[in-house]
Amino acid sequence: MSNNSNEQRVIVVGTRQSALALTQSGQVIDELKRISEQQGLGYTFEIRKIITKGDRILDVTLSKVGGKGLFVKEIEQALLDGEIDIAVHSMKDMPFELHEGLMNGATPKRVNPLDCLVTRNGHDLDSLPQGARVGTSSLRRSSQLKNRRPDLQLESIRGNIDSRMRKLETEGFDAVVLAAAGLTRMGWEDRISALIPEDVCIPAVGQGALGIECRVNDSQVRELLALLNDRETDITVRAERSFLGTLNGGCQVPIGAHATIISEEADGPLLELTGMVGSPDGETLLKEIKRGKDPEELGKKVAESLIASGADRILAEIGG
Ligand SMILES: NCc1[nH]cc(CCC(=O)O)c1CC(=O)O
Repeated sequence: MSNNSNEQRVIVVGTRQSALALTQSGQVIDELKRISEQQGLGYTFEIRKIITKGDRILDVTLSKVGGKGLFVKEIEQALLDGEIDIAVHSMKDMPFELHEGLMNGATPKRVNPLDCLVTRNGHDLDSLPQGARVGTSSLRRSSQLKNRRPDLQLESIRGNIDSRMRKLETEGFDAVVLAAAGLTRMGWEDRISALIPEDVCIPAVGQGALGIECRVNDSQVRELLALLNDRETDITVRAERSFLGTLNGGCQVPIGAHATIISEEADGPLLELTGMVGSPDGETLLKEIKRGKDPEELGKKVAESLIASGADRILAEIGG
């Protein structure tokens, strides 16, 4: 698992085998190599692909086979077994509670958190034709898009980003909704027809950010990862995740949140958090914006305020 001498240590990075997961892991390895050289640590890195149960049953609705936990369980087991030392996750797919003995070792700098439209004819949300067919399987996205454009036909679409973009052509969608971050990381920004502004669609908790899981007792890796942590991303994502945790929201509920640092004060940064809970039909969108210093407390306060306005009833109806 770890060698006595830094010079010899090979750090093994486990990844799922989707194009996005491989790209993200490769980009994190490049950064870690740069840091390791800069600091004279002499680590080398190796990538190991792990095929999870979630990847093997892509044809079944995720909620029917046990949700996103499926993707994570086997990766966490490989970490616990010492088969891999690091696992790179999209923050929005990272479970709320990690396995005992594991931790998030770093939250690197977030890229664009917004959702975007990939369309066949270069439309934005307002210029899409009446009744256009839009592919997304996220209740958060469909709820907010229906609220803005009740005429749109929102249809379920699954698969990796590459296959969703292919379905734009092969299944006759007018548009598909994707996270801008995934396309940016893949180098496919030119496929983005339009970003969906935050006043229309609040992103998923942690969207655009990564989390890097490691073992609590692996101090070498923890020290290395700490150098990749971005304080602003870390603190804003913590507020968003506290919001989600207070609402007890899984991945299949229309919940969104986005926090930013609005000013640096003598006693630390001041955060602003927007939280959203919507009904699946898009008729009700509850939103709340609050400011605060403590990220966990702020997330909890925004969630409690939405619960007081009826978010708990919406979530109970969905049956989360
Ligand atoms: N749900 C799948 C998923 N998980 C992470 C990303 C990429 C965006 C990110 O890192 O936040 C995507 C694709 C998407 O939502 O379009």
